[in-house]
Amino acid sequence: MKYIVGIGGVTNGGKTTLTSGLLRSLPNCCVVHQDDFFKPQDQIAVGKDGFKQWDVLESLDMEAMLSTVRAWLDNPPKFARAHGVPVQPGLPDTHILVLEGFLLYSYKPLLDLYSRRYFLTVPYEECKRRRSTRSYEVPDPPGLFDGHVWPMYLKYQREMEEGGVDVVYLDGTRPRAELLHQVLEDLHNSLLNCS
Ligand SMILES: Nc1ncnc2c1ncn2[C@@H]1O[C@H](COP(=O)(O)OP(=O)(O)O)[C@@H](O)[C@H]1O
Ligand SMILES: NC(=O)c1ccc[n+]([C@@H]2O[C@H](COP(=O)(O)O)[C@@H](O)[C@H]2O)c1
Repeated sequence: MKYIVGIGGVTNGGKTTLTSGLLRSLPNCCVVHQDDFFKPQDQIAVGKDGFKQWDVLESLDMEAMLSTVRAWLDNPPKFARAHGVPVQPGLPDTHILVLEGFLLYSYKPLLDLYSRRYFLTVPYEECKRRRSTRSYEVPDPPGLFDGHVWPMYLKYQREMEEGGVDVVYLDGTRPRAELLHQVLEDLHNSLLNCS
């Protein structure tokens, strides 16, 4: 069986942290990070607000991300070996791909491929605090969080909800180990025991 699991949600919600735990815990588990598909800086539009528009779907090469997912779907063991993931001989028929990113559920061609979609949230103040300690390849200019990042998060989340996308919400302020336990338990109940 092949399972694609989405770890989506707000910037600095703890997606990468949770994904690392899943990779350590699940058999034959590969990952694709949406952040790896940002377009080059000179292709990022500048908005009327003066900010580079990083937090919109158009800033990502989603066709390339979809191609990567298709390569996994075509041959998970080959994909795993190419990415240094050992294929466990006892579980040859279970393969899991974790997609991790802040705009996972806004790209229609991927939407139906998920077996389970998780969505991490943290309140505005905590998100802003975490973001202020983070250094991206392109550092945030002053005002980006309030002027662009948070408004775009709210917009895409609203669209996701209005579109009826089925997600399991996770409280990103809970301790890391508890979040990992919650997701592993949910995956076992919803997918891995029911195949
Ligand atoms: N459950 C948690 N509780 C508190 N802080 C967390 C938790 N998960 C992650 N963090 C911290 O929040 C920041 C962003 O985490 P990260 O996993 O990189 O988020 P994302 O991938 O969603 O941007 C990091 O400093 C990380 O250590
Ligand atoms: N990786 C990059 O090249 C890059 C550049 C500028 C901004 N970002 C930021 O990355 C964020 C998404 O990643 P996280 O969900 O890991 O925070 C976006 O909010 C975006 O503003 C990333």
